[in-house]
Amino acid sequence: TGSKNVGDQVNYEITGIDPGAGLMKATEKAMKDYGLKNDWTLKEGSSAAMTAELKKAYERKEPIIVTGWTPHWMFSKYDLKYLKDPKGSYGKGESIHTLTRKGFKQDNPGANQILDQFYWKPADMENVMVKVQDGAKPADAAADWVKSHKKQVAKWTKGAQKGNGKQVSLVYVAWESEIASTNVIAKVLEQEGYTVKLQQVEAGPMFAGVAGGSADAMVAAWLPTTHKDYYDKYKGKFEDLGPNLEGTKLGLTVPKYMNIDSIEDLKK
Ligand SMILES: C[SH](C)CC(=O)O
Repeated sequence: TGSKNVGDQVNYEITGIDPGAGLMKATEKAMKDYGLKNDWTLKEGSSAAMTAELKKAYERKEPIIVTGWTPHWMFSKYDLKYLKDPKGSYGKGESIHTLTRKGFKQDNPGANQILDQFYWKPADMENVMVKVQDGAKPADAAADWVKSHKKQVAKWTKGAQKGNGKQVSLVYVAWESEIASTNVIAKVLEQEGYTVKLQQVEAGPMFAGVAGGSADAMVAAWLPTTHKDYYDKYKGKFEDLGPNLEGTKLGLTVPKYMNIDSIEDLKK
């Protein structure tokens, strides 16, 4: 309904995800930068709740503004756009890094090498995410992807010693992107003979687990900006093996049927 302004159309609400996500911090910053704090609220919840609300609104062609990120299946399933961010509140494109606890390389060189060699593209991750969104169990979607990408997986396992049942514990947050990546690398480690324990936690405990050594690794560190606070807080207490995926993006995301194009358009 073009008559009402977009704020009235969505009750001045941005549908967010879990409060510990860096995306939520970046959105708080954007709301300050664009002078939205007095009128708008950022609704906390979870990634799954946000995508459920997006689905409901989209099917009804109703207005909705969500905190979005790439890679995500939502961009292949729905016709969405990022609102322009002329003030650069969301920073530039980033990478997702693999972090391990101190000493992991010495304790488990084979698994460390596989985690170090793990690298794939946004399209690969989205491929797994879409399968999960279409109803596949994450472990099954991961197994399918691994089975149909033998050459790529061989690069990850090249030169790494077999696991012989050795345990590897991975922590991750229930973001669709990290559910995909963590299950894929777990499947590859299992294929190489490692026993993998997956633990789903909130963002803070994920970093604390690796930094404290109660978890071996994560493939979910969005850097340099999104997880900067966590990274700085635990600096020196983990090993950063570098990116496992490059070319991510964060921002306010809306269905293309909405006639707004920039975060500036949210101002009253
Ligand atoms: C939601 S993105 C996958 C990560 C983050 O914002 O912390």
